Amino acid sequence: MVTEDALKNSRVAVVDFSTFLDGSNKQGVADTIFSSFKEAGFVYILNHGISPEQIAKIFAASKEFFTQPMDVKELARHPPLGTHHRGYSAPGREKIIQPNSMGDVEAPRPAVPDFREHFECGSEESTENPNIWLPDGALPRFKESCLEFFWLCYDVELNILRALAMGMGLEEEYLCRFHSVPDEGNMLRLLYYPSVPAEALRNETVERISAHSDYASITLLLQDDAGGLEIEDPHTPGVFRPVPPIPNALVVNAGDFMKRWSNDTIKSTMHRVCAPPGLETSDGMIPARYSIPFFCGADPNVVVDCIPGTWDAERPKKYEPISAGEYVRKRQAVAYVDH
Ligand SMILES: O=C(O)CCC(=O)C(=O)O
Ligand SMILES: [Fe+2]
Repeated sequence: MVTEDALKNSRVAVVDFSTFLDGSNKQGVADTIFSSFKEAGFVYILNHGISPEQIAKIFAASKEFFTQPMDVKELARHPPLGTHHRGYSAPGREKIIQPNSMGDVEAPRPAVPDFREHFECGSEESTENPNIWLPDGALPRFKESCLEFFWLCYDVELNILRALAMGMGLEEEYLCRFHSVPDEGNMLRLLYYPSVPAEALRNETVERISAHSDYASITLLLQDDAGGLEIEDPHTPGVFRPVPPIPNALVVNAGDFMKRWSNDTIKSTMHRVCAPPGLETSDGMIPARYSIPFFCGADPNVVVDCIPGTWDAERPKKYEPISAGEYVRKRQAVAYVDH
């Protein structure tokens, strides 16, 4: 349920993207996206170009996949190392690890497992991260649905990057030029959080996804109507506010690479999924949740320096040039727990 208060509290703007796409209010949309990224690191995008039918289709494919028996899903098992990030992961295999501002991991791995299953895939042309599918014959339409949705998301990504560039006072294609290799930079993730006892979430014996920031440029997220996504209040560290589901909307957030690239002008906000209040059923369970993030990374081998307009004599560059590949590989390598 979306309440006005929840939206106001999260300070996440809601943008009707159709007026960017039809050209009637391009600069207005661009300015709102950029200011929401500066303020909250998140923005809701309505009418982004992916139809409700296409959204229903990918959620149906995701449900069909996750309801398969474990031994079937394990036929597309994720490799032991996080650096080849494709295929199916059973509950507890991945634990999000939050590094410090320099990208280094200091804290020991937290003991609480994330109770979720996920499946990652990308372009069939990727050489660094080849896809891992179920064997031919098992769920024959699954691969096709994932790939079709991957490319729909890439189109939306480019349009949002155009708007963001305009909001930042850059030439419209500026950011797109650094996101021209979706074969390597992008990843589609299907996420399933099984129904879980509310008590287990409350006393933290399990988590759904612990607080983290994403690490690439931007993430486009579809969530079902279960709720539970929360983001950290930019003005009150440690306080998390709901980002409630809006039917068919994309929740778009900036990642750590974008924060760094924009010399900290754009926020990469901590977020998590926990037990949404009021959702506990009479048997003490929190219902299942499905969500679908699409992670958008910059071209891995291009070294980037702080974006023009985000630094000057008063706001010197805080970061050395870096390539997205180098940055993301470092983050992925530490996120995986092999069992
Ligand atoms: O399930 C969600 O809504 C959040 C997923 C997420 O934050 C992630 O996969 O990075
Ligand atoms: Fe995330």
